[in-house]
Amino acid sequence: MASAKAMGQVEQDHFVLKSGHTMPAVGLGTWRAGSDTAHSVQTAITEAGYRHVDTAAQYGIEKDVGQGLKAAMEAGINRKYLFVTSKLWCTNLVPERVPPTLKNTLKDLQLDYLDLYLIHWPFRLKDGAHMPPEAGEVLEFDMEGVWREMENLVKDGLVKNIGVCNYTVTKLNRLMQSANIPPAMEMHPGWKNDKIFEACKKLGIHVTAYSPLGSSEKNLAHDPVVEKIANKLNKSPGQVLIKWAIQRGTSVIPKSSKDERIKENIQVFGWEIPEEDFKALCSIKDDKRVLTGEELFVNKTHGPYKSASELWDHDN
Ligand SMILES: NC(=O)C1=CN([C@@H]2O[C@H](COP(=O)(O)OP(=O)(O)OC[C@H]3O[C@@H](n4cnc5c(N)ncnc54)[C@H](OP(=O)(O)O)[C@@H]3O)[C@@H](O)[C@H]2O)C=CC1
Ligand SMILES: O=C[C@H](O)[C@@H](O)[C@@H](O)[C@H](O)C(=O)O
Repeated sequence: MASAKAMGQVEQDHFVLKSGHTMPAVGLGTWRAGSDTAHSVQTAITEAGYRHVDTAAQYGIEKDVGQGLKAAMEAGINRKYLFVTSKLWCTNLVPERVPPTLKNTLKDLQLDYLDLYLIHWPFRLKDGAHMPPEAGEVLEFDMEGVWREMENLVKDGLVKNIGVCNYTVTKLNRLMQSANIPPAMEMHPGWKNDKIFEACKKLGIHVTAYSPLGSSEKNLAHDPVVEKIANKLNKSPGQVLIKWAIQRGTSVIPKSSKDERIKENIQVFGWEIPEEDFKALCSIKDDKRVLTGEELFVNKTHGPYKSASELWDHDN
């Protein structure tokens, strides 16, 4: 009998979700992963030991992610050791669209279930809307109706866990009236989201930190505080940022299209960031990542906003 490690398990932290399922601490992000996506997914799993992959229908690469997953499983990695997340895009935040949209995602990913399915942003958009949307492209969002359909996906065995991204405390409290949820939330030293993080901790909700390196627009790996701590610990700045997220109690989904970075980014176990350095990272100035530039972001009920992140903040 091959060892657990040989059969696909790797030594890394796991977080326990409210459902009792476990989520590997580090996942491979795939937003803007481009033409290398299938290779990156396969390499991450078969050569670097990743068992968690984060993607979304809106990234336009679920078929590529599916090819990478298929190749990894053909190489002997058992599906039960993989944790795959995808997301329901804003144009499909309509109850009757949830089942067919998820089925399309499963077809493109070549999977018969997802480990986690997330509402990508808490606002519904017209078909073909821009991001950030223009005036009149934001529609009413039947949050409870969509959530009921998401819960039916769990009952039908198509999804093991459901959650939300980019929710504010106000929206989270509204949704908590009718469900238990594990949200993914932007979390990096450059935008710590302390308010929503504390709210999730109180509610026992697991948080996944996305854009842990500050995303490509504001890559924190070059921040002087991060670089100083990395030099002191003899680790890369990327590893320090990823470790910070894990030590804070979140899972984390760094993206890279470079094999050596994919391998580097999961080498974050077996060491700790000392408390004084952890605190120094927590003190890095919050500087929100503005989504797709400062175009006017108009929401017909509250707008205008300068960006999606400002709408996100509106009713925090
Ligand atoms: N739920 C949501 O709304 C959101 C979810 N996400 C998810 O989170 C994932 C990660 O966030 P993302 O915004 O992609 O950005 P990250 O914070 O993961 O940063 C990715 C950028 O950092 C570079 N990079 C990767 N590794 C290193 C390293 N070790 N040192 C220095 N630079 C590095 C990458 O370049 P290169 O590729 O050249 O290595 C890329 O430019 C996404 O891919 C997506 O899956 C992201 C945003 C929103
Ligand atoms: O998941 C990543 C992000 O949420 C991304 O999907 C949105 O931010 C949108 O595509 C955008 O470009 O602003």
